[in-house]
Amino acid sequence: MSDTPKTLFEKVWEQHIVAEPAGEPTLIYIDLHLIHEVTSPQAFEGLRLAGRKVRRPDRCVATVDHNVPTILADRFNIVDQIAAKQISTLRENCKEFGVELYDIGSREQGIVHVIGPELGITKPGMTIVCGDSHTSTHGAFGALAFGIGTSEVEHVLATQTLPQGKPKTFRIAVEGELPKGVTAKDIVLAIIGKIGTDGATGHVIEYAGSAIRSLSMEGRMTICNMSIEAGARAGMIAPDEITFEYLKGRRFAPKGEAWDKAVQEWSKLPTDPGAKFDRELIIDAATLVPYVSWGTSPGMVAPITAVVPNPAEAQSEADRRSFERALEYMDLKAGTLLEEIPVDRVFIGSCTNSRIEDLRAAAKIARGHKVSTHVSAMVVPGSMQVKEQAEAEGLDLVFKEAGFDWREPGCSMCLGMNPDILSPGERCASTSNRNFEGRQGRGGRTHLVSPEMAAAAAIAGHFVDVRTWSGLDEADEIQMSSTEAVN
Ligand SMILES: CC(C)[C@H](C(=O)O)[C@@H](O)C(=O)O
Ligand code: SF4
Repeated sequence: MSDTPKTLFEKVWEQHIVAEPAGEPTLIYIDLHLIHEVTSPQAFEGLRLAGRKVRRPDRCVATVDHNVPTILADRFNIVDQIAAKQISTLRENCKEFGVELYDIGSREQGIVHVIGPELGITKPGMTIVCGDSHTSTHGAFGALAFGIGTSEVEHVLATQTLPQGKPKTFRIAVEGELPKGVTAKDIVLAIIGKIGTDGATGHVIEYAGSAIRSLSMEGRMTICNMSIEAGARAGMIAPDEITFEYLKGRRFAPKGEAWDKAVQEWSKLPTDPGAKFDRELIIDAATLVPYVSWGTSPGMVAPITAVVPNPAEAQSEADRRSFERALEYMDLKAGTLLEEIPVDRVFIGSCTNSRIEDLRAAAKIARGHKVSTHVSAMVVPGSMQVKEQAEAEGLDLVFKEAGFDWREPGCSMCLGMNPDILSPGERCASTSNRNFEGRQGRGGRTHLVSPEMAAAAAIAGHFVDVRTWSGLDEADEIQMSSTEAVN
């Protein structure tokens, strides 16, 4: 054993090397392969044509998320022919190749990046892949998790291995206490705003520092989820007591003696003191605020207290042009206060922010209020389990009473692959991770925010600063004075 201090990434990487052929990418072993309906049909077809089997069906888990309608009645009668075909193809493939599928109607169905962790399938130290860029979410557990393309999906299905160039390492430490009203989503939007959408290209980010340590697993997943939006190959956070506490007792987590042994192994994963990273960045948590994206890439963000930026002040000519184009698409004028931008739609959901804690945070804001008359708002739990839990806590009623739609789990309005889409020109406050042109429907305009900020925007009818928003107090006052009047 060598004494060289190692990073979390290096430890997981080294434990999974199968072969290191000279001059070629390293062949690594894959512990867990997550599968959904969009990126798997051709991969299974490739296997079929080659007469091959799935090498380790017990290391694959499939679900349907991207294409599923979120209105109950529509889920069993999917009108869109491409969606219906992708879902039925996944069913046939899972049956033929012996892969577990959490289908529509099952208690485990949900967004693939929500169900892996909540079922205890995702574990520290694992290598995890999925034909989906937001696989980085699972890195919150100290796993090396990244998205792959469809031909790679086929390779992993056939061999349970993957050739991979070794990425570089990038430590981002967020130190200090997070101010009130500032969430994990704001941390990651701030990071992407700072380093840009290609700021971490070729790197695996390790998020560290006291502000990260203090986050729940839900918050950590939100951050790792968006690593890809900074160009990173993956994002990781060292496992600790919070990780173990989250996993303990989950369906596929080890039990009894196996649990103790696993925790012992997982406890060896955190980066050793003195380990070297290729790059490092330190962020002072006290400087963070709630953010809103104003443009058409997740790097185009600004503090809620700011105005829409002026392209003339961009750093480069290329930036100026992309800012101008973004403002045109978003129908925004430089100098407009972000708080004055009205919204038509609000979407609380997606693999970034559809977990129980996200819904609790949004419900706290929504409780006792009404969605603005000109806004249509929806809450889409990330999984059946999140939905059940939220309903057990009465959150569904809070949302429904406030005028939000309460839906069935799926990717929903995160991307335009199912019936939940924006109409051209509609403006949406969204807790998802991408605000590209047309992402939520052709001509739709997306502003990325935290669940708290989204819920507050739904009620106010425009963006507001949740830290100072008087909505809650005012409403309480109104209620009091009307009670007095009755008496
Ligand atoms: C459809 C899928 C391939 C895609 C991805 O890889 O991320 C989707 O999940 C997304 O968020 O854009
Ligand atoms: S919720 Fe959105 S980002 Fe996540 S997997 Fe689905 S489409 Fe991709």
